[in-house]
Amino acid sequence: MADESQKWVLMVTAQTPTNIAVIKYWGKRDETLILPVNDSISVTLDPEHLCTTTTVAVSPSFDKDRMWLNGKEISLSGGRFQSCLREIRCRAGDVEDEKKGIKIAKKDWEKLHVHIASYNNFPTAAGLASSAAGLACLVFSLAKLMNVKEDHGKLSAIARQGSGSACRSLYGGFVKWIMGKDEKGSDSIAVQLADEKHWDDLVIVIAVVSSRQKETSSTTGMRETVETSMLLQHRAKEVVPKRILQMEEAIRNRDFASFAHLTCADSNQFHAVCLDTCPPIFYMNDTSHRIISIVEKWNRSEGTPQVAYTFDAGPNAVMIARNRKVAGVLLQKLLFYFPPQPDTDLNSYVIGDKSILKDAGLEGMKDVEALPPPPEIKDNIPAQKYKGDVSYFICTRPGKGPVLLSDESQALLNPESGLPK
Ligand SMILES: Nc1ncnc2c1ncn2[C@@H]1O[C@H](COP(=O)(O)OP(=O)(O)OP(=O)(O)O)[C@@H](O)[C@H]1O
Ligand SMILES: C[C@@](O)(CCOP(=O)(O)OP(=O)(O)O)CC(=O)O
Repeated sequence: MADESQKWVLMVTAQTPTNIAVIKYWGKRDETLILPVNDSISVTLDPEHLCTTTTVAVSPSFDKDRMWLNGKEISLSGGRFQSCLREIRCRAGDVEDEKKGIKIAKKDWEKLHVHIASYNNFPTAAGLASSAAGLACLVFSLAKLMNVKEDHGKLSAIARQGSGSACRSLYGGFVKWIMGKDEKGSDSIAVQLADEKHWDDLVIVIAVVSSRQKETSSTTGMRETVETSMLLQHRAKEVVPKRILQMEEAIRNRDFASFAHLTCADSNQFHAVCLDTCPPIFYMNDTSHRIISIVEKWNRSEGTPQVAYTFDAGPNAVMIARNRKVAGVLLQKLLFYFPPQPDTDLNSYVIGDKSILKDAGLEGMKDVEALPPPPEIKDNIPAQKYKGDVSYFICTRPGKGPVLLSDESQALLNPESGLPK
């Protein structure tokens, strides 16, 4: 290792996506190792719209491990951060940066400290899977910095110990987290079912219903469910194994009808299991329920599903449309029922891939105000509007897995001091 007096800093920056489960993970059989009671399947969301960027740095001048999340220093003393750091450190390899004249031997990593800075380009702890993108990015970037030679499957098993759903963010496209059988969790890993190009017609619209921090965290919620819900046992043993096979087939065949049926049914069963918990857990609110009704009514009127919906541990709706045209119609319906507060401009109310708005003829608030009521409302009662009940919408699509950012200007830490920029 370089002499202590040398003040070099070596850094790596990576970007990692979030993911949305279409067959949900809910319930652990081992709390520390984070081993689930069932397999789960997710779609990785395009990092262009939702992602975590993390810079990790090492220097002999750092006297302890430190982390900054969205610009604020946070403690790394939690068991989950410690598990990830320990598992990555013990697999570290020799590192050489010829240009900077830095040489780190495998054995030196035990004594060296790291600085970590991470930024989520979307709300943290608001039910948009920040922990999934965040912990996957932490593990991925540390593995690159420390020249860990493990494949993505092994890295997923480490990210899993940071947050269960994080293991699925190590891949793009469609991902399965295999629950595994091993008591130590070596076979509880994520695998890619298909990459993001396999089914690139799909468009994802997220209704951010509330970006306030939620009352019951996923970790606490699922612990209480495991302790008290009989329905969870039935779900894990009888329902999910069959659904996993059906979902894999639906993805393989790009069979949207089956994909949508399974996605909606599994989201609804997850929330039923939450209600079956003692005391019951409510993650969805009235707005979430309204969105379900809008999509269900529309799907029924078309005779075949156009849009799938799914809700994680919060009220935000994630809707998956079969193609761009359908996504445009979906946005028209959503904007009809949930127009923004006065003085909100459409550009900040619908973010992400705005080209869908344009294709649907929605260029400004005038177009939103002129939207007719959806035709599936058959009764004579005028359709009610719920102005302001949705904070904003995000339009996105299935996306790629983690990538390294080689451009130093994208780093979150200063290359000389190793402190946040
Ligand atoms: N970029 C990040 N890097 C490291 N850790 C992160 C990052 N973002 C979030 N986290 C961790 O995840 C926690 C938030 O997780 P939590 O499960 O409460 O919310 P969420 O992941 O946004 O929602 P959900 O899991 O229900 O979709 C944060 O308090 C922090 O510990
Ligand atoms: C509802 C979910 O989003 C639950 C995610 O739970 P977390 O992965 O956040 O929980 P921990 O493993 O305790 O960190 C469903 C899913 O993503 O599969």
